[in-house]
Amino acid sequence: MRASLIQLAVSDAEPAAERRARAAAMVRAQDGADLVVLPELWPVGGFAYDAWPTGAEPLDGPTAEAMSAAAKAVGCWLHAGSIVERDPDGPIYNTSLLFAPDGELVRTYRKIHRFGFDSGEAVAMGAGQEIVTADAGPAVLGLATCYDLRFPELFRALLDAGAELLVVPAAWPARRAEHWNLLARARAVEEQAFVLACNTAGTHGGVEQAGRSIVVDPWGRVLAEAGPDEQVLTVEFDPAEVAACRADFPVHRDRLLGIPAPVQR
Ligand SMILES: O=C(O)CCC(=O)C(=O)O
Repeated sequence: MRASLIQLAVSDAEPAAERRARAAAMVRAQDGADLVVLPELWPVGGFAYDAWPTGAEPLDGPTAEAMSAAAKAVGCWLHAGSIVERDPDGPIYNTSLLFAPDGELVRTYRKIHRFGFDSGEAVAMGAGQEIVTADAGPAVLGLATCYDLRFPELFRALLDAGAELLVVPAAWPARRAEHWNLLARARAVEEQAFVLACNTAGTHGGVEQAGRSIVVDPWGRVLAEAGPDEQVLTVEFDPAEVAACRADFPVHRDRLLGIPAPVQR
């Protein structure tokens, strides 16, 4: 399986329509890829809060339209990162879009853990409520977004739902780049799954992005890692290694599903 992670540079200076056209061209250039991944909130900027109200779009808006056509042109699965989703009946959401090779939008995932504590996404957006997986041919994908990476219980739920490739688009700041790398490897080891974590490059909303997109195998080995700037990270791997790793080192068999209550002292 060949995957390309498009570590797009996202700046406030570039209009969303131009970035959309640029991203679509980059996806279309990934001839031969089985899976292409874009980062979180790349049309507007994950920290460009002021751009969210005007940049919000429906699930059949301009980003979905451009990404559907690009997936179909390449004939690949496309995790198109996330958009600010405008739900006519509710709040805005940080919503990831997954397209099948025929261009059909087959899954959406609304980010469950909103980042910002008492500001930004945590107050401006609604929280997703659903665990999302997708059978994408050679592997089952599990969807998570950026800050979700800090919550192992979500990844354990994705494991229980059958996930083998954990796909994590992000807008992760440079300031916490070490956490990004460590957590991506930790989630791969814990779930004995591939982790494909695609970050943004550049600076938007005054926040410098880490880049350093990363692909980790089920043994925790880093298969590929990007630098801080815009680049496409391409990697080939065999999804069957997930089952092989789980059979060879069957840690999940020893899970204590009824964790004992803490002892009162
Ligand atoms: O958890 C972090 O350090 C960064 C999270 C983040 O930037 C996000 O979820 O948008």
